[in-house]
Amino acid sequence: MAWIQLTLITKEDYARPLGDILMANGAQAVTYRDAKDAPIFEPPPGEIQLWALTQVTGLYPAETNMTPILNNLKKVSFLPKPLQYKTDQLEDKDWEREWMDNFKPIDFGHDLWIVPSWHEAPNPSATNILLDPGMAFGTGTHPTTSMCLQWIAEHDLSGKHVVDFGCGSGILGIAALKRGAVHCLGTDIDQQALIATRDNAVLNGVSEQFDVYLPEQAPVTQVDVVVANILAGPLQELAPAILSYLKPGGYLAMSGILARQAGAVMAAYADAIEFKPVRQQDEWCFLHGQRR
Ligand SMILES: C[S@@+](CC[C@H](N)C(=O)[O-])C[C@H]1O[C@@H](n2cnc3c(N)ncnc32)[C@H](O)[C@@H]1O
Repeated sequence: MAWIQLTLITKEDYARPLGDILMANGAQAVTYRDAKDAPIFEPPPGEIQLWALTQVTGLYPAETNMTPILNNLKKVSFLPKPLQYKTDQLEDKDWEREWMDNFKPIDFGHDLWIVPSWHEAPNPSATNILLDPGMAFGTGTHPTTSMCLQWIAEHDLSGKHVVDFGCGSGILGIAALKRGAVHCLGTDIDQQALIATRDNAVLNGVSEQFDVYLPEQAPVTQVDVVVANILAGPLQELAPAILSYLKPGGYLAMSGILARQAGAVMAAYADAIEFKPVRQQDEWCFLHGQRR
């Protein structure tokens, strides 16, 4: 399968916001690289001396119509006018290599690590989640996944039943199981994600406790913890479905929400959930609370 790689250069401080914009515009993954290492084009004269520049690359499925995405980027105030960018067709193998080079072990605190399956664990005695996400979303590098993992790392999930709503690579459900949960039900609209979740559950020795379904095929059940890292719009629309999984007294953890969207998402759950203080990383919010 071929991909389109869209590369832009921006000042270091704007690299993360630009990466988030690419993700919000359909990128399947974003990578960052010091622009000095591999310049895609000459930076504006003088800029290189004044600012550290970062090369930000988004990966899009080959069939993506890039015109509306580029039109959106032209409106981004911190990008140069006219917009400077480069697109490349990328074969699957090139992408895998690039992605593997950029994905390193990550520490989420409380001895919880995400370790790429081809990498040695830096701390063998920690809870190490081996990950080989293939093309499904969720490596832990994105702030939305990272905040969910930090929350899981902080909680004792012994004996808990969990729903991982929008499981992607299965990273959150696997983390919950490795931290003591007894069962996880994963659901995703993307078949590729269900395959990746199953494969990663096997890799981590939790496949017996992790069942995955398309949303319409998922069993009706109520659990102790629901984690849902999808975007603000679906989180609002899916509030009745997400809440239907949560027992009274159960915990809800949600991410994928831009700071300015947090109020609207909380409002959709306000009748059922007693929210704790909102957490934020970069532009992204994490909402968590307990069902009344
Ligand atoms: C941002 S990714 C999160 C993946 C992973 N849970 C993580 O935290 O990294 C969102 C996932 O939700 C899935 N998704 C989007 N809408 C959904 C829906 N209505 N029901 C179930 N899954 C959905 C997407 O296919 C994608 O895999």
